[in-house]
Amino acid sequence: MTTYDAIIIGFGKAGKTLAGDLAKRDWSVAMIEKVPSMYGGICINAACIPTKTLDHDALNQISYADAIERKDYVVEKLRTNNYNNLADNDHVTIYDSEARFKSDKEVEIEVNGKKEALTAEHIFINTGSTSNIPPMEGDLNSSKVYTSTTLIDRKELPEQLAIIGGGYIGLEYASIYQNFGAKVTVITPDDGLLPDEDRQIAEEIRKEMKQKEIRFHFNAKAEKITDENNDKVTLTLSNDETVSANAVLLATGRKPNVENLGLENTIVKLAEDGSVQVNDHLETTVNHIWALGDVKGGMQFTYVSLDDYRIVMDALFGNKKRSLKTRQNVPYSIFIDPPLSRVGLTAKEAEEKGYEIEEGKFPVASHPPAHVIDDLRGVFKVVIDKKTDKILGASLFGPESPELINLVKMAMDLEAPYTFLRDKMYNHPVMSESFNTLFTI
Ligand SMILES: Cc1cc2nc3c(=O)[nH]c(=O)nc-3n(C[C@H](O)[C@H](O)[C@H](O)COP(=O)(O)OP(=O)(O)OC[C@H]3O[C@@H](n4cnc5c(N)ncnc54)[C@H](O)[C@@H]3O)c2cc1C
Ligand SMILES: NC(=O)c1ccc[n+]([C@@H]2O[C@H](COP(=O)([O-])OP(=O)(O)OC[C@H]3O[C@@H](n4cnc5c(N)ncnc54)[C@H](O)[C@@H]3O)[C@@H](O)[C@H]2O)c1
Repeated sequence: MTTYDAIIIGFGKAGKTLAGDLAKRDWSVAMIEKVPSMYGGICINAACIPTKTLDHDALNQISYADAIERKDYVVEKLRTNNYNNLADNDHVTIYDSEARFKSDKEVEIEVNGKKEALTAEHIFINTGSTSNIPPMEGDLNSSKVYTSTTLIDRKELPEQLAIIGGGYIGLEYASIYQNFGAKVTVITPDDGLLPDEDRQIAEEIRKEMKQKEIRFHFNAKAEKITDENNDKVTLTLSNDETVSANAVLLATGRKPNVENLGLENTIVKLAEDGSVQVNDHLETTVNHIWALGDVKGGMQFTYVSLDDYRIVMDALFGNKKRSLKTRQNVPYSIFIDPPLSRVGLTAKEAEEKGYEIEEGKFPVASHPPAHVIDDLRGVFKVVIDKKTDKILGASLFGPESPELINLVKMAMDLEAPYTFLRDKMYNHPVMSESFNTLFTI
């Protein structure tokens, strides 16, 4: 049995950052990654970075084939950098293997066909999440059926793409593939787009996507897939309609990666949704085993995984003041065209929580810098607590919103009144200047 100070299972955002920091403190670290093409985690290899690279190129009218080539180049470069960052560190040993708990103290791996046992004072689970495959009849295993990971490895643009699921992945891929020239149909069980978002903004998004000729089937689930044994598949929907396409993307959520991890050999408990149960400091039900990132449930974002690493570092070496409870406002963006970015509450959510609110609204088209960048689409909205003047939330649908939302997040974290953003001087001509007007309530 080989002993380390720390075993990290999964080379994701939290895991790799933690490995580097522990190594700086002279800890011996075993980093175990089951898929070498995932060194650095899914974000850089098959999620955030490749999809946003494709989004960028689709918007710039680069052909699909060239964009895929550039995406592969970017991914390869980042993966190599990520690998070398740890491989070049004398304190870190990288194992190419699936890891499996044999007990609370022992993790089994396979090296050159031989099983090896590792143990450590501290074990960190950072195994991420995997595509949720919905129960469907028929040819689910057809080569024309893809997940978000496999579709972006397809070299040819599908002429017609059917997307099952209207969440983040469904809408981002719809936007990207339609911009490349595919004919996209989205099937969603909801009666409109993005049920948790501001209704006016969700409707603007639907109109914008419809104008691009993205087709929607609302209130419908795909129930059966039939591979027509030519270049087509047919989806049969719960409302008996059918959709024909050359490729199908399953975009129906992601589930925590706990399969084959051997957790049944430990007393680590799972939560109801299948994620690893953790306390506010990310300790599992075994106090030397921790879980970080997607596998521990909750919001699935790279920056959440990174923030999980900060909580763990603080618990190990700091004053344990950081925790899931002290995590402040978490912004997010859906990289459709134009993007939607959000932090905090919508007006409806704020009212349901009992706040008396005021709203600021600002059509992007009324902002001169939007004319400079030649993109007048979208609307920005903010929600203010009438009693305290604090910002309760912002929904920004429009160009550059993924950067702008971080300014609102910071003001909210500082608990600043809305006038803080209203009365600041911004340079010109830029999109953040819109806050002078957006926050004039
Ligand atoms: C298509 C797509 C687009 C996305 N876009 C964005 C975005 O724009 N912005 C954003 O913030 N988030 C985005 N996300 C979410 C983001 O990618 C994830 O939240 C984040 O990468 C999760 O990181 P992690 O640290 O939990 O683990 P991961 O990066 O998933 O790493 C887990 C690693 O563990 C390995 N592993 C699993 N089981 C084992 C085992 N038993 N033994 C050894 N190794 C194992 C896996 O191979 C993997 O490499 C996107 C997700 C998808 C799918
Ligand atoms: N920009 C970003 O930060 C970004 C981008 C992509 C993914 N992500 C992360 O990845 C996670 C997973 O994304 P996702 O889009 O797969 O999940 P999601 O939970 O956002 O959406 C899943 C959608 O599938 C629908 N659905 C479920 N079963 C269905 C069925 N049988 N037929 C039709 N529709 C069905 C659901 O109603 C829902 O709309 C997100 O929660 C997000 O955290 C983030």
